[in-house]
Amino acid sequence: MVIAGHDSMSSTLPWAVKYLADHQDAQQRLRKSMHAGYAKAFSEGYTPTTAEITGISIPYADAIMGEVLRFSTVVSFGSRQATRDTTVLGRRIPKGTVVIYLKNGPSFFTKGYDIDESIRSETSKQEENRIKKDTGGNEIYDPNAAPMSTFGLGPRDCFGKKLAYLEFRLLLTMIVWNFELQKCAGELSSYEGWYKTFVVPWQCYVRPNKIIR
Ligand code: HEM
Repeated sequence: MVIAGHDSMSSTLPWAVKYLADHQDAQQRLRKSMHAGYAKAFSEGYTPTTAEITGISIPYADAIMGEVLRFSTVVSFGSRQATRDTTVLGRRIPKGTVVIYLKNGPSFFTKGYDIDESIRSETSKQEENRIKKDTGGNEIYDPNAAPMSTFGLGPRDCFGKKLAYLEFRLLLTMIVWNFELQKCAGELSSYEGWYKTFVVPWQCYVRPNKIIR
């Protein structure tokens, strides 16, 4: 439980910091949407409280968290053992077979492989787009609208998913609210992963600029 809860988020945050430093437009848009969402904290010049951060959802922050979790792939594969004879995409899977699947590449990062749609099961049919409109016409981010398996799937998926999102939301807000993350030099910005229990970036240098209010 400690490893699952600690290593996972401490491996995700370095990726978040890297992506934000390398995508200044996204970082600025995220900070702006936080300023608008936590308007009282912004106008009075303090860091939003835990109650304020957890009290509302900021769609762009949800999207950033979802996309960091999808792209960083801190858990790079999943596995399941067939409890009965079955068929997946037309392939026979005998009872007892261990099936391992990757959480990156086609379907997750790029368009899925072309397959005969008639052999696809109903539950595996998904849309391409995670951005949707709510009833008021506002854009919202639905991480599960398209393939996403960062927290696993089904009844044995991650027990701590909600806690992970809570930690991520708090830490991301505090970092982006208080620091501008500047791009690092190319030779310090590798996206090579270090495969430990979870995948962490081989290089994670930061150039933070404290935001003075
Ligand atoms: C970024 C954060 C996290 C990621 C990416 C992550 C990912 C995962 C994945 C991929 C699984 C396997 C699920 C499956 O096979 O379908 C899992 C299981 C699990 N996770 Fe997490 N996790 C995270 C945070 C946490 C936290 C914060 C806790 C607890 C405090 C936690 C506790 C667990 C437990 C207990 C299981 C086993 C569930 C079971 O076997 O029924 N995880 N997690």
